[in-house]
Amino acid sequence: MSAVSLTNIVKQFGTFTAVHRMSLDIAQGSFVTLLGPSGCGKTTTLRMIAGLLDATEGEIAINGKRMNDVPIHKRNLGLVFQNYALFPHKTVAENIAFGLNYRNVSKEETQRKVADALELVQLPDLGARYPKELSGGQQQRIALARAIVIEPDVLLLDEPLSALDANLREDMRVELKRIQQRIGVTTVFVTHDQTEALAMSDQIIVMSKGRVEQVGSPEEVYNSPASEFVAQFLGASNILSGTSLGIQGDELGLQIIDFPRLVIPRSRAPQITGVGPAKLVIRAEKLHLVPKTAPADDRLAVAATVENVDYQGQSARYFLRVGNHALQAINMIEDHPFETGAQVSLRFRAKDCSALPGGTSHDAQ
Ligand SMILES: Nc1ncnc2c1ncn2[C@@H]1O[C@H](COP(=O)(O)OP(=O)(O)OP(=O)(O)O)[C@@H](O)[C@H]1O
Repeated sequence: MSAVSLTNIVKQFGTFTAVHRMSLDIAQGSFVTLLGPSGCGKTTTLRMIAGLLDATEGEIAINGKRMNDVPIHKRNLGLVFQNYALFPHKTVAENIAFGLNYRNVSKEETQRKVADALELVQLPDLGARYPKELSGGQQQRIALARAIVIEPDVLLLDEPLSALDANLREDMRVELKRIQQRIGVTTVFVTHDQTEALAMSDQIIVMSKGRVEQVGSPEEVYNSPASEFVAQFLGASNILSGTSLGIQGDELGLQIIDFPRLVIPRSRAPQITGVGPAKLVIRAEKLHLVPKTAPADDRLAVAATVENVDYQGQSARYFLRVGNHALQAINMIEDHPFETGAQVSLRFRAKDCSALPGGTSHDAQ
């Protein structure tokens, strides 16, 4: 049975549709991320699961039970939002105990559970402090302790790390994942940060304009994007128009003008069924620049001109031209970066390419 199941969920605000017929099954114990740009409907979806917003249409079930008409406090959920919202006049221990006080838990049991929760978030000695005496990261850990102490069926997290500075955010990412794995709670996490989503999730639900674009593991959405939107949103991708030459066994032939003929794994182009217009997708970090005179190796090669270079510390983003195609490559700078105007050989592997059915050209000309 799914921990959370959404069936044909629609959310309208007046005439505006924020979520369009969304269906989704979230497995027990998994860490699932709703990922997408601002305004795509992530928070609205999470708030419908929480019971903070009513769905206009469709069904929401938790552990197989219909929840549409069940109020938030009867859904047994743990919630953590961006702004920790701890009660300022209660101590840390009282904050964590808050949800237990409504559940007929004895005083001794409450004390024990609060101590366990503080241990779990690695702040065992802070029970007597007040929220204002804690750092942002500590406050967010306490908010997490408060959410999990009630042993929720589902933990709902809305951008819980985004108010933290970059270093702390990375530490908290690891910490949050550790805690989730330790207690095995089904978790739905909302973020617009693709790195966060890729690092933490078992499954990523990529959303755009109130619709699901793709559901898959981090590896699937990153390596085999189901749409141009997903390819672009999850890191810089080159998308080149060309032609599918058809499928043979486990392989798909692709012809892109000015490129050698490509044969890519069929699994990287699940939506292509035969001969016709197609688009090649390859990530900027999978294109490697070598000097024009470098000997051939086991990679594919195409001649390119460097049109511009954007230095980014240890790496550089190269703006390249191959015939009519404008491409981007992100490479580590070893000794000598390539300069604007350089003629280079671009090396890449067919296994790093994926393909989408294609109509119009999206090359940045
Ligand atoms: N109460 C509301 N009334 C009207 N429109 C709303 C309301 N809440 C959200 N919306 C609209 O619904 C759309 C989805 O909003 P939502 O907050 O779910 O986006 P999001 O993906 O979580 O974005 P963000 O990352 O910026 O929080 C947006 O266009 C937003 O303006």
